[in-house]
Amino acid sequence: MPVDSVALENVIVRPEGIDIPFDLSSYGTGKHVVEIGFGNGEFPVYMARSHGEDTFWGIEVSQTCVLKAAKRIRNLGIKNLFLMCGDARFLLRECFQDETIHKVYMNFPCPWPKSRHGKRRVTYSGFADMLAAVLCRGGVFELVTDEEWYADEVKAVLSDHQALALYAYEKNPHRSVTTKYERKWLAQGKDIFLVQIEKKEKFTVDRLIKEENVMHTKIGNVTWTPSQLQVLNGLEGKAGDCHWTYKNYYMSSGESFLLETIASDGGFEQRFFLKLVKGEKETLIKLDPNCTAFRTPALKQSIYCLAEHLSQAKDHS
Ligand SMILES: C[S@@+](CC[C@H](N)C(=O)[O-])C[C@H]1O[C@@H](n2cnc3c(N)ncnc32)[C@H](O)[C@@H]1O
Repeated sequence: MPVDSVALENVIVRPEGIDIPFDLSSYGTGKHVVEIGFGNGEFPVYMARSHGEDTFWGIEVSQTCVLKAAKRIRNLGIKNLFLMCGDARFLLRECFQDETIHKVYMNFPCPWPKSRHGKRRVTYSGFADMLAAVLCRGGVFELVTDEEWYADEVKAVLSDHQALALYAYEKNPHRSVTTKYERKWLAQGKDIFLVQIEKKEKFTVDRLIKEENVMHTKIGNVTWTPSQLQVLNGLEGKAGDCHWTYKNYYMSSGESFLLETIASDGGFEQRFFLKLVKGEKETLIKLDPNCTAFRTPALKQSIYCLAEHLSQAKDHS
């Protein structure tokens, strides 16, 4: 994400800033609370100010929202609220260890009514497993929505999980803080539905990122021509849940070039540049250090696949 260096002292910028999963003991001794999709940030700001002893984490996929909220946090001098920019389906699972989060809030998420968007809903199985892992026992997931069918689906699906159980279900609950979307729906005379799900039993989930070592691979003394590189454009690869596509390449100084790559691990997609640096004896392929991509299996595969491809090109030249 672009770094507005003035505003972002509370934003966790990956990957240079910090190792994952987080060592939460460095972030306060109280409870850890997460909000997914905080929009303009007023909910976590209110919570952080009224519970100064606890630490709050906001995860939001929109960079604009993160930047605006970060400025608000700075202007108000809030020290116990941290923001992350990205897909919560990935960040909650990869950044937090099992049984470390006391509460996860989700205020007025998009219900994604179309069936082809099913994997974006909180009711798909991966989400329930992730919640069941990161919540502390007795910890609660709270979702508020203006769509009754959606509240019912969340209640049914999450409470069916082996480690989770229904804690509360309310129509038009009293809430000490309202959000932008809440006010919008209330102004339209809509009802509001609250679902709370409690973590009952230990549960764990597999993380994609096992270790975050620096990524590079070496290939022999390879030379290439722009026409050879053109072949890479649109080249795709697949291995299990990992999928990657090479896009445009950009020649930089000397014989080095950057290759734009899109890689997805299941539904988690990242766009980054692979850098090829030509040395005297060998060529190094690495993740461009300016990219804040996570070293996921798909990213690693895209590096190995490129190495293989270029080595073969060398053998046939
Ligand atoms: C309808 S808005 C609600 C905003 C705010 N919670 C409110 O009540 O005013 C949903 C928010 O969730 C964010 N969002 C959607 N999918 C997300 C995801 N996978 N991870 C993190 N944030 C997400 C959107 O960018 C958007 O800001």
